Amino acid sequence: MNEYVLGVDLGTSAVKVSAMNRDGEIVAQQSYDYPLIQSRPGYSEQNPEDWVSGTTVAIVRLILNDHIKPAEIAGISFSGQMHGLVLLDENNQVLRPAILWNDTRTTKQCEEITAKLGDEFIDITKNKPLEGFTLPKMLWVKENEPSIWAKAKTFLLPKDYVRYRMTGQLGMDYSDATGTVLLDVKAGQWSQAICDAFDIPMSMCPPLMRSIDSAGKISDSYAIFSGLDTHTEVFGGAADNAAGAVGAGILSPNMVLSSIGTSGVVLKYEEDPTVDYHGVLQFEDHAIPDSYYSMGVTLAAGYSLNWFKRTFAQDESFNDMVASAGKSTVGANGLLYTPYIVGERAPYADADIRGSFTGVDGTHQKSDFVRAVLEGIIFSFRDIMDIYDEHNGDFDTVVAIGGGAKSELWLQIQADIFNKKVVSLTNEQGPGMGAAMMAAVGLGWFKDFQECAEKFVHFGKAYLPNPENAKKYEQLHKIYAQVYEQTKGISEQLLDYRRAND
Ligand SMILES: Nc1ncnc2c1ncn2[C@@H]1O[C@H](COP(=O)(O)OP(=O)(O)O)[C@@H](O)[C@H]1O
Ligand SMILES: O=C(CO)[C@@H](O)[C@H](O)COP(=O)(O)O
Repeated sequence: MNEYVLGVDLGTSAVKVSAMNRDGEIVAQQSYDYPLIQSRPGYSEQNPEDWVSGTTVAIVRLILNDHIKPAEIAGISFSGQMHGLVLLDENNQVLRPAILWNDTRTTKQCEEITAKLGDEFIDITKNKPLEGFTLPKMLWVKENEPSIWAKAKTFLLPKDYVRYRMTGQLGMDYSDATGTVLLDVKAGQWSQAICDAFDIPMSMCPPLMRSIDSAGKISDSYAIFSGLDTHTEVFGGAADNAAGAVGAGILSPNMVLSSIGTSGVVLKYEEDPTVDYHGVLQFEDHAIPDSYYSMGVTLAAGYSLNWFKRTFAQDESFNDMVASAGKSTVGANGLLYTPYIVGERAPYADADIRGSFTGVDGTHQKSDFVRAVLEGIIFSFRDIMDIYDEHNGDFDTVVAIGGGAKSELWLQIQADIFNKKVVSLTNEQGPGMGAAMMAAVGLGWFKDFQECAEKFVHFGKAYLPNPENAKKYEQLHKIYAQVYEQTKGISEQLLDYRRAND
């Protein structure tokens, strides 16, 4: 009998479910899109029911269209978009749409957290309170929707809600729990001090589990709903970036991950939990037991490109639009783009900054604009690489994943801007692969992630930096790095104008 694991990658734009065999081969894959609700500037929400139905449709299609037999699915695990707040009442019913990682309405609550706990907050959580994280979202609901808050009995993150609907068991894994900024990272427990400071009952925090721990089996009701079998074991899973790192084989400190999804992430495996990035980078528990990772997040990476296409290139295919950047030059003929179009997280934690094109010239063509967008996103990644260099982060290889890694041109731009070797994966499945690997390790198919990676992770083509281009990009990055400070005040004034005229 064949045996499979399912990796559920619960992203921001879609859920992708991959079925993998014991040899780490993807035997089938299905995905389902769901909408983002953006009712006001800075707001970003999703309906948790859309995640459940999307995941279920993808699983049903694996069973019906791809003929994966339910009895052959040994385990399921998850990669989840991080930080999104799902509030449940006493009957575990969803109380309001989930407030997502890219929702930036909580600047006031972040300031309150800093004013109350200052550096103690960073000591406990290893992170600064930033708009995207879960605790500020909870405080926002408490302040702005008191009747909903009064009914809230539990909070979960996106993939935890889907797991709950599959098993009937509430839980959250450590890697995602770090991203709530309610976890005492050293103690590996929910922080009593933070809950007390903000009057959050500890009972709202779900039981903690490891990514490779079993949450139970598929419940009778979900088996009827989805066609799955009740013998299938459901594992904790991880935050999408932890899962992406596992799926990309980032299992040692000499490799760095570069991920272009809706957001962009530069991530490093960390052995030393005392390394101090002063909260400029996020510091999280890894999916690999007893290890950590740090990362810097560009809020609008792939999102920048989607925005550009939607606004200026609707009639072109994605591939054609991205390929057109090849008609431009290194440095887009002197055009610079900063990707701060929904605010930024790292290295500038600033919800009010906005993006810019600088150097627009009468001779510029659309291809220059596309190139500038591709380059601007990678310049923002380079900002994070420079922080690692400052902390002697000795790494020689960058593994590129996410939808952005589909473009060879963009992979070469990454190699040239980072001035490092960039490697792609033969089957670009970063987070979904990591999720499946968690089920495979949880089931005991492999003794650890290292052994599993030998079977599941395959590096593809390597992109080496072109020295001439790297030199030009070095110069351009220095110019790019000035744009944030120069446009900060202007962005604030324009946002005030928008708010006043909304
Ligand atoms: N052919 C392509 N070339 C380069 N980038 C692409 C291509 N297709 C999609 N993308 C980028 O990949 C992003 C989606 O990546 P994905 O990893 O699927 O995101 P998420 O998990 O956030 O939904 C899109 O925002 C888009 O900008
Ligand atoms: O907020 C973060 C990480 O802190 C994001 O990385 C989200 O986890 C969403 O990821 P994608 O949908 O872009 O993969």
